[in-house]
Amino acid sequence: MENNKIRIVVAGPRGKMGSETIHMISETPHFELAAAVDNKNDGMSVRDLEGLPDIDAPIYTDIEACFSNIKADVLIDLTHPDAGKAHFQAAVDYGVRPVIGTSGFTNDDVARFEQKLSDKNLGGIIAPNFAIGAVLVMKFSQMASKYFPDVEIIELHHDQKRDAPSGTAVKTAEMIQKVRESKKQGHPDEKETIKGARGAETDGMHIHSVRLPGLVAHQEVLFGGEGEMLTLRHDSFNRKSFMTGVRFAVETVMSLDTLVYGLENILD
Ligand SMILES: NC(=O)C1=CN([C@@H]2O[C@H](COP(=O)(O)OP(=O)(O)OC[C@H]3O[C@@H](n4cnc5c(N)ncnc54)[C@H](OP(=O)(O)O)[C@@H]3O)[C@@H](O)[C@H]2O)C=CC1
Ligand SMILES: O=C(O)C1=N[C@H](C(=O)O)C[C@H](O)C1
Repeated sequence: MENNKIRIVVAGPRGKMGSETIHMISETPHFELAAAVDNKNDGMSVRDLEGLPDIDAPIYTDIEACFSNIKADVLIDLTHPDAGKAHFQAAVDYGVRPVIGTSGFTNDDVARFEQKLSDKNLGGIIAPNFAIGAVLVMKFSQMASKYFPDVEIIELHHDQKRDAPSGTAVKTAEMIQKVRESKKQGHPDEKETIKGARGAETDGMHIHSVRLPGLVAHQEVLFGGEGEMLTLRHDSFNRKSFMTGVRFAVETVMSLDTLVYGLENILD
């Protein structure tokens, strides 16, 4: 940390989340954009990219070259899972704390990330969702599932999303699974006449993924009981909704020495 500013590298600067994050960094006095990692535009400056603030930070296509030349405290990755994995590894190699918002990792990936950080005593955060309301819905869902073990998750996103189900839906199901007895839901003899009609299934819970233009990021968790239904819903109407959580993750990762998977583990 130079001048008490947290020096940040953003991977995915042209993306919907990456560009919003760079705006957030430019508006946060104790943050500084050290560089960006893009899959094109090597040698250009962030200020040359359309729609980004006037910050003279270099762009690298090779993350190793970035970390060899630039002093950084934190990497924020908002790309795709394959790139995210490579970026995570490079960050750990160079002692840079990763804050990963990218979704689409498997449980094995997360376990490997955890091991790598622990080997280096380095802090890192993987946040399936940075929106505080979405994190609360996950926590409330975990609470509700003790009383309503029959759950279906519906996640709705913009049609440019590549992974399904969403990282948030997967994490929601995992949190519910921790407190609820395994349960195969629906009729034991139910049969799909069109494949996929009942959505994805994890531990007996069903997850349905909707993709439509106009949407941003939304999730409903439906709990059914005798004669009643409880619905928990969260809507992100824009990408600013994630920025409080991104800022909080960057601040918090500076004092961690292990992996935190999910902001619910560090929010008061
Ligand atoms: N945790 C959270 O709260 C949130 C997480 N997300 C997740 O964040 C990720 C990004 O989402 P979003 O911004 O909507 O997606 P976008 O597709 O808008 O942005 C991804 C960007 O990453 C770039 N990219 C791809 N490969 C590389 C690479 N190797 N190095 C550098 N940049 C690369 C893409 O470039 P190109 O277009 O040329 O391929 C693109 O500009 C997704 O995994 C999404 O699920 C999204 C919202 C919130
Ligand atoms: O791709 C997105 O947009 C989002 N991805 C994350 C996910 O997969 O859960 C977080 C949020 O839902 C937006």
